[in-house]
Amino acid sequence: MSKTRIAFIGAGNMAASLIGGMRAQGVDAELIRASDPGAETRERVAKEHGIKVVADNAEAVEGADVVLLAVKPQMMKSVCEALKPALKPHQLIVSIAAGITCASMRAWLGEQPLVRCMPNTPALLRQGVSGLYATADVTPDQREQAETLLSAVGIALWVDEEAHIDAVTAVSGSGPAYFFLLIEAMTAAGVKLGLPADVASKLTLQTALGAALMATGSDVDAAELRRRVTSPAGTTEAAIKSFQADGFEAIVEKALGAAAHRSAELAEQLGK
Ligand SMILES: NC(=O)C1=CN([C@@H]2O[C@H](COP(=O)(O)OP(=O)(O)OC[C@H]3O[C@@H](n4cnc5c(N)ncnc54)[C@H](O)[C@@H]3O)[C@@H](O)[C@H]2O)C=CC1
Ligand SMILES: O=C(O)[C@@H]1CCC=N1
Repeated sequence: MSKTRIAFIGAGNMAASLIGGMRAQGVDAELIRASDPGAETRERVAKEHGIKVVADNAEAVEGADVVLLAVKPQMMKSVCEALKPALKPHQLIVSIAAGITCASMRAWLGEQPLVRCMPNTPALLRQGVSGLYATADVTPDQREQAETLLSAVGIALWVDEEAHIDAVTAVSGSGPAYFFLLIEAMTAAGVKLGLPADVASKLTLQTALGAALMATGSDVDAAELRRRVTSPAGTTEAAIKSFQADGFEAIVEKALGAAAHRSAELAEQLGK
């Protein structure tokens, strides 16, 4: 990885967080290049990370070992088709675009080795998690390059089937929003119980942080941690019983199913 040359196509939020993560890990600025049509974006990312950012995508990929596509899914077809003549067969393409399948990218780019990823927005704080899928022609070295790249902003996990990227999208890609929804709802409920809004908000946020740190740092699972909070006939038990009587697990299962279904549906629509 230390000598891998990487070109980012699109230098927006996700690309900038990946570039920042790589630079923080000591990757040489000379090894990273990016392209973006926005003059302000080019200037900002170049200044912040000390890398070269150009306007021309073909110029960015020249001499790169890995080309990371970080444009919006709706832009992928036109960007890929325009990039195709500039690519060399050995260049690994890594896509973070939601809902764009390897088959679609193959149709637009030709027979390049591909890694399709689904990161999430905590990548901005280097606390992300990504699911990665590789096509069969990706070499072990290229798998390592992709994994190292995504690991710069969090944890990277491989899946063996491309369809599992829809499940990854449902769990972790969209997942931060579910926790934000719970934070919103708990804060609102605290206010209904009489707390000032800022107090309800701080209590909720610190509880979310504390629970996440306990769950990630513990050698017992979430069910056991929950049991330890839940005194028999106590307050937590009253709340958990209420959640479960209203079908909490079924609500979560149905919501994640809707996200996975939408991910597959988007792939169908955007792949045309
Ligand atoms: N936001 C999220 O939660 C997640 C986003 N993603 C994916 O990451 C990708 C990037 O998303 P963001 O960084 O949030 O978007 P963004 O809008 O911040 O960045 C996209 C960048 O692409 C540039 N661009 C537009 N046309 C271009 C072209 N023809 N050539 C080169 N660059 C071009 C834009 O100027 C912009 O700076 C998307 O495909 C999205 O699906 C993946 C996982 C999670
Ligand atoms: O909501 C979406 O479609 C994208 C994919 C994962 C997070 N945001």
